Amino acid sequence: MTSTSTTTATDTRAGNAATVRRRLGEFALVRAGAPILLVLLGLFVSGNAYLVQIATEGLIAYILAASFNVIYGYAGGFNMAHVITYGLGAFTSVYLETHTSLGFWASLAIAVVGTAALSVLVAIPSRRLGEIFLAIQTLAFGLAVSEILVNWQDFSGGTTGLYFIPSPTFFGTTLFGGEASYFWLVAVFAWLVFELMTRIHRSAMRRKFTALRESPRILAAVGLSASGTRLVAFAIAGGLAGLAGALFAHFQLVIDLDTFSFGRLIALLLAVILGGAGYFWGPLFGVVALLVMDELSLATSAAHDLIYGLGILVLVIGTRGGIAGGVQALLSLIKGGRARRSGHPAAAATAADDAGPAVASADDPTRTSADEPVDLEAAAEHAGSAVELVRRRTTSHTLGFDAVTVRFGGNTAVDGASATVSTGEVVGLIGPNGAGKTTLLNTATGDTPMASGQVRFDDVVLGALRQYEVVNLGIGRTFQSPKVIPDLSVVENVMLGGDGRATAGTVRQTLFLPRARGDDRRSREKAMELLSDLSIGHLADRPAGAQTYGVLRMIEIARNLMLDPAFLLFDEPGAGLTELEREEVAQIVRGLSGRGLGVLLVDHNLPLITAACDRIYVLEAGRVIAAGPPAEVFAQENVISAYLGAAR
Ligand SMILES: Nc1ncnc2c1ncn2[C@@H]1O[C@H](COP(=O)(O)OP(=O)(O)OP(=O)(O)O)[C@@H](O)[C@H]1O
Repeated sequence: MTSTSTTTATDTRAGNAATVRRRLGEFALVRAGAPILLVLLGLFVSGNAYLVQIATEGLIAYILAASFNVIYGYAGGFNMAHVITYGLGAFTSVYLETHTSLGFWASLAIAVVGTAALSVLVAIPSRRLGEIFLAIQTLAFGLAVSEILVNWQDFSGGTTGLYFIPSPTFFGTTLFGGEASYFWLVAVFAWLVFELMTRIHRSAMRRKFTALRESPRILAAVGLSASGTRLVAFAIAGGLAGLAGALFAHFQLVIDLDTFSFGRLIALLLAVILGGAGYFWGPLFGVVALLVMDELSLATSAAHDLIYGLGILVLVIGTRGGIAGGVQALLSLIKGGRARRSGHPAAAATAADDAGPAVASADDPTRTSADEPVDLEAAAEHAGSAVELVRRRTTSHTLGFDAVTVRFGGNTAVDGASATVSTGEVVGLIGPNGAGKTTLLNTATGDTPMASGQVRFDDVVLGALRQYEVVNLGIGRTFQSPKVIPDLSVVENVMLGGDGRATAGTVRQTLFLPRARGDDRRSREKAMELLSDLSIGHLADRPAGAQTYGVLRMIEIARNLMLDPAFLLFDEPGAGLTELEREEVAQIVRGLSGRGLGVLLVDHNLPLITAACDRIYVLEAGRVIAAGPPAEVFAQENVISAYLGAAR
């Protein structure tokens, strides 16, 4: 009795807290507290010129580190020219102010827009290349711009730099760099940047940036352009770096090229990595840590490098994910301890999740790290209802593979294979290992180029389209090994499927304006419904990287259902699943064809194929050797000898 009432009271408290959190929104307290803390900081330092100096410098460094965290921490792009972009912001704002009639504010705005645009231009040539090419290309750009700046005396002051930088005025008050008045100006911008970061963190942008960093292939698979997403990250990061540069120039009052050297890039990288790359709090923690270390090493100048080096070593080795990662792990430990003491299972599970990805139990595939079983029987029963959230297709379409040939060097993986899938039917694709099934499927989604032949969606030839355009035409797919973003939660992974259908544009999403918030709310609701129907709703807020194979498959399926596709191509959805989970997949597949979708199902599991498919194609050595209803095909001699003999 006592334990029941304790649990009920805890439940009620947890429920109330969750309701308050939902009403206030994520980061609500932090967002409200940030300006108050900045004002308190300003009041605290304003009597002391040295502290004003350090605080102003720290806030500018925060803006710069936050900008680098967007491109490197969130989006995973290593922009070697980031510090040069920072320098360009500084030189551009001063140049415009001193060589034109534009004042500080207009020059600042142009510097921000200009550095954002330039960053996009730098990223365009490498937008489809890997990270290493991006780093090399941005390094080359950085070196070239440095060379131009050295020679463009008028703009940069050459090797001697720029002096007599005018101070901005605000309603008649001069904001002199290094004085308290200038601190307040920088504090306002730092607050705005902090607010922007809270918005990016809550919006679809963070999901997209994380997907870009972890698996650009998933972005394409949900109808989003990886290269477009990378350009957005460059634009935001470049504009903020330009802002930091312009503020720095008017703070320092003297700037030269050395200030924006590659050495500075290393300090920037250190700040972000120390703080925790990709973590919301990372840039702030990193800047504070570096400032503290600088102060300590100044106090004992003889041991400057030693203290600096040791501090960095301890932080990088000691805490995974930098300081922010360490703090998060510590908080989870404390929360976990409290939850265990209170004996409340839900709280304990949440705390376990916060600790980061855990390993799924190998002994029992139905158990997650939080040790909460997935009710597979219920899942199999309810799976069919998940597809009811998918838009019913009333128009008919055909997906046609016409004499498709794919070669990998001298190996012909697919050899003139033709097949069709119409909406409303489930078509199986079977064959022995290496027969070319996955390769044929990949030709439809643009994952593998063809030597000859074509794939059509009605009359539209898919080879002419980009991968994400194929998805937007109405073709979804799953992968042979399920692809999810481990750093995002289960529900966020599913929501990615809806992000390609967002009504809010890039600016609205970045600023998380009402339309973007509406998209997000609808997307979350649908994702939650799908997860509940698939009986994994209780895992929604857990990290996807900690889930079992069966759950990963369901996440992938739910993400595809968010797309409302006309065709869904499943690549071995039954692999690694239990019998009940396969039953669930079969229900989903049949349910989808009932909603008017066309399904192409690649699998080795013959009971699944027989239960789910209207027609099948058999591939052997890249060629179609049989086609028709399963019962007829399985009776054919050539199929028995080519495939079934091997499978039995
Ligand atoms: N990226 C690649 N590079 C080189 N060869 C490849 C590549 N992908 C597939 N192949 C080869 O193409 C052939 C067909 O492979 P594919 O994966 O399409 O067969 P599959 O029928 O799907 O096999 P499985 O059932 O084992 O998944 C195999 O010989 C394979 O080694």
